[in-house]
Amino acid sequence: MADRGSFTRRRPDLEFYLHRVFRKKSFRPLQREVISAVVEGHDVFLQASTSFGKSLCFQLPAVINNGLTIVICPLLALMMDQVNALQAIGVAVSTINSNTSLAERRLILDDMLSGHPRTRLLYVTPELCQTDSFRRNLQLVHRQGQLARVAIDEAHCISEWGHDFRPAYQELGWFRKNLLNPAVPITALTATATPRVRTDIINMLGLDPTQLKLFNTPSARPNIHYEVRYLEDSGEDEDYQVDNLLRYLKAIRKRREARLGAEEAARQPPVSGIVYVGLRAMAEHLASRLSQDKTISAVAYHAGLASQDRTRIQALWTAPQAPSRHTDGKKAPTFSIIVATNAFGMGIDNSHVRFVVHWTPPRSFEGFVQESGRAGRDGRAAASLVYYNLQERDRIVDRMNRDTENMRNRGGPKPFIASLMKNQEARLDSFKKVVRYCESVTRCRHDLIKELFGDFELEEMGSQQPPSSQAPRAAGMGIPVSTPCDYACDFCKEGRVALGKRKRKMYSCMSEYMVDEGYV
Ligand SMILES: Nc1ncnc2c1ncn2[C@@H]1O[C@H](COP(=O)(O)OP(=O)(O)OP(=O)(O)O)[C@@H](O)[C@H]1O
Repeated sequence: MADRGSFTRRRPDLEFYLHRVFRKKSFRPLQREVISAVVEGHDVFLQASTSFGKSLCFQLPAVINNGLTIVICPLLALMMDQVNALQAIGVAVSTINSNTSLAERRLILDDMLSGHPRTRLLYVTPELCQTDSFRRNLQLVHRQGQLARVAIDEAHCISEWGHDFRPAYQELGWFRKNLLNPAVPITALTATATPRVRTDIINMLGLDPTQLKLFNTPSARPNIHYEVRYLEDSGEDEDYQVDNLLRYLKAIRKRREARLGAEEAARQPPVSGIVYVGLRAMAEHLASRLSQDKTISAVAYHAGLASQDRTRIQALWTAPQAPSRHTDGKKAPTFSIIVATNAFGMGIDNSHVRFVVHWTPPRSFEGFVQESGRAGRDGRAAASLVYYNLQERDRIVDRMNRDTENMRNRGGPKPFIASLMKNQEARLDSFKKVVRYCESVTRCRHDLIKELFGDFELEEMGSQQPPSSQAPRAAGMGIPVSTPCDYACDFCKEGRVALGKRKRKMYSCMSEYMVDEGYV
């Protein structure tokens, strides 16, 4: 696989392209190794934490090598973000998706089949890759020696055990079976694959595990402080939870003032955060409740909004940070918050998000890691907070069991129902991990996230990691002896006893705090 003739003749100066084309100062740890393997023409599997910079690992090789790189992407918004960013730096990039006009499509295909395509990256949907006409075109480009590689973004979508299963991804095995002599190298990328999902990705794409170059970074993000807050089963109402969140924000504001001084802190742009809720109506309701506080500007985001409203909200929120004062001289709020359903997640790349709150337990563990991973994408300290109670846990499990029952009773072809059931089982499995994560008071949460994603297994499979990410191990036992999260989770900060106590007696503990803080 590694000898790709015209694609690999010279050893390129990766830094040159990084600076000149992508305008970045240096590679992040492991990026250079992954990019070298891709440029050399290997099949590559990269499981790297949210915000690692996975896209660069196929974009930079696409700019270096001759020929076309096909990028498969599951979401239009994600695709457009990357296409716009590449166009802005002058990279020849195109996309064929549901919004592409016939005329544009014709131009793109003409270039693609010209024998020397100008386009370096072509972003497409997995559904397009299922069509005979697109497959014929790809075979032609390959015969012309112009198909450099296929990059499969969000590769976990291939597996029924994955949280974002997309049936069309399962057909992507076509590439390895049909683009041969030489085989076109494949790069598969994801932030959230469990061991089962990883096995599916490798098998379904037809990758040879003995030849494949594996890379991973720890699934938990070292710059995120992970915390769970336990709510009393029945006694605590929404007022209590809103008060609790306001106190959390107040603590953030105080820390900022202590660090910068009150005057400088007041000049800073608002602190950005996301609060994830389960339902659209709740997003609207909570956004309006939070906005009643004069320090907060909150806006709802969910799939029920018109698409132009969603685009506008996202653009406003991700724009370079607003000044701390409005033009009329009035002080801008301290916090700018999006209250969102899970319609706001994968691929959202606002580097300034400082906190992500889950108002109720997340529905899937992979979803939780994706969503909390919207925080701290600039590498600076950020926080993830989950509100958890047993009532809500049981409600979610009940709903999932009901869904499973409905699916079982639903008519349709047997393989289709079997596939639905498998995916439903995967959902339950994933939620069980959320429960384990939230209910654990005896483990570092970073360590737990790594364990639940099977990071240690990846290491055993020979996956290359950034040097600093290997945990110290007990001699000869292969068991990690510590996870130095540097007090970046509630367990490591508070300790087993205090955390356990908080889990059992949160209501009374909080009442004391509330007295201290002058809330009651
Ligand atoms: N070497 C680098 N130096 C500085 N910024 C970088 C570097 N590599 C990538 N980035 C930036 O990091 C941000 C995140 O990159 P990207 O969107 O590729 O992340 P990702 O790994 O796909 O994350 P997610 O899975 O959460 O979407 C982008 O804004 C990108 O421009």
